[in-house]
Amino acid sequence: MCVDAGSSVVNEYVEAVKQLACDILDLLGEGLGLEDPRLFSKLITETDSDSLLRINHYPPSCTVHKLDHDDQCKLKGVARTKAGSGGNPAAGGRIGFGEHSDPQLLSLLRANDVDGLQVLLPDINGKDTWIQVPADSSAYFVNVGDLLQALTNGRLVSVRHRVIASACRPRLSTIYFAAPPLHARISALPEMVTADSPPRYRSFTWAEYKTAMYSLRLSHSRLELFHVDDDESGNGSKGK
Ligand SMILES: O=C(O)CCC(=O)C(=O)O
Ligand SMILES: [Fe+2]
Repeated sequence: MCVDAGSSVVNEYVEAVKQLACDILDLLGEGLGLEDPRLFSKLITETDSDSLLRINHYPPSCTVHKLDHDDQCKLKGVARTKAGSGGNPAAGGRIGFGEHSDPQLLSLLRANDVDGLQVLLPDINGKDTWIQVPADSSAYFVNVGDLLQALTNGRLVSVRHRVIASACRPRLSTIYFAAPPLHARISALPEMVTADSPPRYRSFTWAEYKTAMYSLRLSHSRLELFHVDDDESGNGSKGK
């Protein structure tokens, strides 16, 4: 569901979370040693910024599978165990939101105290593994988006994540996706490009990225469409 800023409560929340996103982006800009540390936050404070607020509701598995209470709790036990050790949805969990990376600059997620969010990270052997993000209703989960990965030439990475809705209780989450205006041009910042680290992605506008994104499945690594091949000078267009 997308909220079109109808109520003043939503408006107030959006203003506050936008300010938080700006503060985080400014700290990142500073940490990366950008000439203009406020460059990222300026992108989302423009009047025509394409930021949005999304509210996700994941009904409990019992509602979907019509299980009685005992079955729900058995299912919860299985799902929790499996999620903690790699997460196999087929073993009792149910995909609530499929694997993807967030396309915008930065996402700020707040959820109730029901588990479900998982991130894909390499284990000590380098094998990609789904890791459960413990639910904490008093904390924000901050996610780098594809655009920040492109602007930083891969220094910051947009992590793949998904939601397994397997609990007895519903999960509710609110995510603020901080995005630039549609016409904003995204290309690696000069500070992020060196002889050892040439531009990884060709330049694109946020509008172009969104068009490419909607033509692909959610799980597609969309930034790869704009990846510059090793033998390209920087103007190539892989997969287009
Ligand atoms: O609902 C969640 O916990 C995460 C949802 C998500 O990843 C998204 O809306 O992009
Ligand atoms: Fe997401």
